[in-house]
Amino acid sequence: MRTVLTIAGSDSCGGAGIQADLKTFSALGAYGMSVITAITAQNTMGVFDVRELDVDIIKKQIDYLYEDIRIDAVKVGMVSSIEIIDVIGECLKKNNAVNIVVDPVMVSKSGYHLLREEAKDELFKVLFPLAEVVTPNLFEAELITGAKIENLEQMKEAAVKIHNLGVRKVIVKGGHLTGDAVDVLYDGESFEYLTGTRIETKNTHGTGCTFSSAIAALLARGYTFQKAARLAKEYINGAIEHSLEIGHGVGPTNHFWNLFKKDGCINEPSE
Ligand SMILES: Nc1ncnc2c1ncn2[C@@H]1O[C@H](COP(=O)(O)OP(=O)(O)O)[C@@H](O)[C@H]1O
Ligand SMILES: Cc1ncc(COP(=O)(O)OP(=O)(O)O)c(N)n1
Repeated sequence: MRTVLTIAGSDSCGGAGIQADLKTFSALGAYGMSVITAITAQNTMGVFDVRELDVDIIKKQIDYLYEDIRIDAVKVGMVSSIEIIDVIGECLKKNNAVNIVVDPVMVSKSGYHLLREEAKDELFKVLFPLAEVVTPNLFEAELITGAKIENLEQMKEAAVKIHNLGVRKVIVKGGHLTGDAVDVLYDGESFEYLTGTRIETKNTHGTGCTFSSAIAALLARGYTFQKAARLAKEYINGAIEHSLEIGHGVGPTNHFWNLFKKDGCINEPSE
């Protein structure tokens, strides 16, 4: 069985963060493990409070997993502070972690800051160079590059700038543009558009977490990067199309709408 680790924050309503990641791993036939960085008090209407975990327990969670288990891919989500970023960086390097997907979670859809302002540069400096891919949404790509993004051309320019920070591959997600939901993938040589029809729904809680953890699960299962990205895009599309009307706000993506069987392999656990 291929294994995937998520290092991220807990979302009490289960739509984003660690909970979304673990559901995605299961639905894609990989064995999921988690290292919790912070606990959020959150529901479909917003994030209301956060407690960061202390770095010592974060370090122990990571190190004891690597001491015992082969880990085929890692997804990194909410990392909150400079100290947490540094300890994650140290542990991933020390343990020779592979297939690292960094989702640079900064602000929730409801506007709550999940990354401290002063920790932004540390995230770029410490975790970006370790990543196989970084997956910013439009707002995050704007914060990273300092440039406004309003169309595909500007998404491509942002992808190049982010690649130039020392990132191997970049996917700038277009979920927050109007029109079709097109993401721009750049690997340092060429661009690829990951295309999806925009689904008219308010229930998009956890889309970014679901997408990045799908890429990690598929990398763990041995897909090439390009194939993993394309299949992850199909997966998130289905998960949004069948998203759930739970709660009074922005409902979550649905991982079990129809066990995803693309290529006849997904959801059949790998050897
Ligand atoms: N309404 C939608 N219809 C189809 N795809 C969407 C929609 N909203 C987001 N996506 C896709 O979901 C993935 C996550 O993107 P996005 O929502 O922008 O991330 P985040 O949750 O980090 O803001 C991307 O592949 C994006 O294109
Ligand atoms: C604990 C936690 N981590 C990440 C997020 C952000 O999730 P994301 O999928 O990027 O988008 P929204 O859920 O904010 O729509 C979160 N909310 N909580």
